[in-house]
Amino acid sequence: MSDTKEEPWTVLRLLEWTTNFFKSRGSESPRLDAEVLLAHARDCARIELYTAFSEVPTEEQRVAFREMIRRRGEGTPVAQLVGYREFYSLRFRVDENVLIPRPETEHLVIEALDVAKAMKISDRPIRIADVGTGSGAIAITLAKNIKNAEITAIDLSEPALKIATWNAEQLDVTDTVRFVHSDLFESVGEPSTFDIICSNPPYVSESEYEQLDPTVRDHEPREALVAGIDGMDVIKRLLETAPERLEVGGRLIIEISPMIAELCEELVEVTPALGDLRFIKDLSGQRRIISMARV
Ligand SMILES: C[S@@+](CC[C@H](N)C(=O)[O-])C[C@H]1O[C@@H](n2cnc3c(N)ncnc32)[C@H](O)[C@@H]1O
Repeated sequence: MSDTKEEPWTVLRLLEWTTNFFKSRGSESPRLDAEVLLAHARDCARIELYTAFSEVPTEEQRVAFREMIRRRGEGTPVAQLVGYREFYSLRFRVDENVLIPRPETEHLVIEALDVAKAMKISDRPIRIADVGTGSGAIAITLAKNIKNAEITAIDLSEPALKIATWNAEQLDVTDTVRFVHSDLFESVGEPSTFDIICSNPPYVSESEYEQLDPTVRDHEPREALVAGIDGMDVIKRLLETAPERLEVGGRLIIEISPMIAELCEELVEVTPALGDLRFIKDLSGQRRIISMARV
C-alpha cells in the first residue's frame, strides 16, 4: 500500500486493496472485514463509508488502519481488533478472554424470549440462568428484552465475568443481571430454582478443535470451545444438574453443534426429568438449539 503521486489513497481505493489482501489471506468476509476496520480507524459508522468513497483518510487514520490490516492478516479476529461485536443489535465488548458472540446464538435468545412470553408470570420476576455467560451476550440481551426478569449469569472464567460485568454496566442492566463465578450451578445458592435455564456451553470435540480456523483456535479461549473427546463433557453435566434447578414446567435451552444433535437427543430421552424436546434449526437448516421442559 505505497503512495503514488497520481492516485491518492481514497476510502474506495483502500477498501478495494484491503479486500483483495484479506481475500488472499483466506478471510471468509474480506470486504466486510475491510469496511469494519476502516470505519473504526475513521471513527465513523460503516454505512458512512459509502458516502465517503472519494475522501482521503488522514495520515493518522491510515497508520491505525494499516496496523489493523497487519494484525487481521495474521489472523486476529475483527471483533478483537475493534474491541466489540454486535449481537441482537446490542454492542458487546470482547477481548481474548471471551468467546465472540455468534449469530447462531440469536436463535437461542429468540427461543428464550418466546418461552418467557408464554410463561405469563406476573406476581414475581421470571428467574433465568445463563450458564457459561462469556461476554454476557445471552444474559444481557434477555435482560434488555424481558420486562420482569431476574437473571443469574454464571461462568467459570473470572476474566470473562469481568468483561460481562462491564457490558452489563454499559448496557444498563446491573439491576437485573447478577454474575456468579461458578462451575455450572455448584456455587449458585439462591435462587435455588429457575424458570428458564439457557446455555451456550463449550461443545467442540478435541479433534474438531485441531481443525478449527486459526482465527478461532489461536485467538478465542480454548475453555470456551472444547468439551472433551466428543464435545459432550459440559452438556452431559448440564443435563444431569439442570433439572433439579428448574421449576416443573420450566425450560432448559442449550445451543449445540449439529454434529452432536443425535447424542443429545439420546441423552434427553433417558433423562426422566426432561421431556418435550424441540430442535431449533439455524439458517442453514442444521439442528442448532435444543429446548426441553422440566417434567
Ligand atoms: C461457548 S462460550 C459461550 C459464551 C456466551 N454465552 C456466548 O454465547 O457468546 C462458553 C462459556 O462457558 C464457560 N464455561 C465453560 N465451562 C464452564 C463450567 N463448567 N461452568 C461455567 N462456565 C463454563 C466458558 O468460560 C465460556 O465463557
